[in-house]
Amino acid sequence: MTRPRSTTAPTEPTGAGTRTADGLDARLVVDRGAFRLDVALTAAPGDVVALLGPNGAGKTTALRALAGLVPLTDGHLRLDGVALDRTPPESRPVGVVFQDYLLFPHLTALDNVAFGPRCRGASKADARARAAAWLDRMGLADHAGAKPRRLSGGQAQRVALARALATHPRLLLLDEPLAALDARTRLEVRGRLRRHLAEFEAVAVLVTHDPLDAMVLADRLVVVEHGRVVQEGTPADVARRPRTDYVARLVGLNLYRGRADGPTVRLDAGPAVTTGEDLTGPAFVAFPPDAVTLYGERPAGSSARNLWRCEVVGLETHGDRIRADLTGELPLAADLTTVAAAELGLRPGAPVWAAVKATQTHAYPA
Ligand SMILES: Nc1ncnc2c1ncn2[C@@H]1O[C@H](COP(=O)(O)OP(=O)(O)OP(=O)(O)O)[C@@H](O)[C@H]1O
Repeated sequence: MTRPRSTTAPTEPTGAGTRTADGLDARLVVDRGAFRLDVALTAAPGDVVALLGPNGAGKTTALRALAGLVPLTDGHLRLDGVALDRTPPESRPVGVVFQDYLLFPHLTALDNVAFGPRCRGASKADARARAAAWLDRMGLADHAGAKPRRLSGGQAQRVALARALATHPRLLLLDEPLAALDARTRLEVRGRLRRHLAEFEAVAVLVTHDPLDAMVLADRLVVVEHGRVVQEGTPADVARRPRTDYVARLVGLNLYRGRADGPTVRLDAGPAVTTGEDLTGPAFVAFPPDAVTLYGERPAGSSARNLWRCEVVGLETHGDRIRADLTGELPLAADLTTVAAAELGLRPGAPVWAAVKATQTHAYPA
């Protein structure tokens, strides 16, 4: 992204309806039966925030609460300093791109896009002129007269995005924006969407369970699990320093929690791990699966301190690598080549020794 973005959260507003700061300032509390969402979200204009989390974490509920489609049980929702809680959804300066786009099948691409401005009071001619300009900007001028069934998935997505942007929203919401596309289209659409989001001057919030979409599209990740924010930060921060098992799996790291005393981290459940760092107190230790070396027998004369006796639980192919899932002294994932896996005779139940160099681990305060 070429444009610098603000990392400052909006300042605390002084009262409902008082204009105090630009951007989004929300605490979304929503009860849905036994499930409670309680998520705080702030973003400055120009920020693209991805809500990331496993199935049932509450991402869609959060997005629907931002759109005004589900009421808040508690909390607040302010956009550019104005309380939205009591503004009806159709009057909010909010644009939504739904997962399956929800284009009107009987309207042309142009009229689908014109629908947004029309609903906000623009004249028919003005709405259509604005829609034509947006379609042009999206590279869809040639498809203005096409009905949605004649559009490809990627084109339909751009029409939906144009429809949302044509109302000049101050908050753009995207629900799983790439989920409806096949893998090849996804790549192209992801790149395009990234460019459009980079040009967008207000706040954009997208929901996804795909870490790649989140990392490519967003400036900041907000990871939600069980209705709560468990971690947030830039994609690089989150990837480097995961704080939950879900995030660690997402970014492909082994993650443990323990207490550090210099380079040694004594794990809460398991052995000690020697790291290259010097910390004191509660700490996380992480290392990638390809930092693990497996041996069929205890390596003779090995001085490696991070050496654990394990057993293979499962094997999975990842491209030209094999991911071994191990249990034992330290449960971990290890990546090795197919050749190495064959030479070691890896199969579920096989005993192995797993070694990791201290310099390949990463420790950070918990
Ligand atoms: N209409 C509803 N009534 C009651 N509970 C609901 C309703 N919709 C969702 N829930 C519950 O709210 C919780 C959060 O669901 P939500 O769809 O927000 O999660 P999500 O993170 O978007 O998941 P997914 O990635 O599977 O879409 C779930 O436990 C779900 O069962």
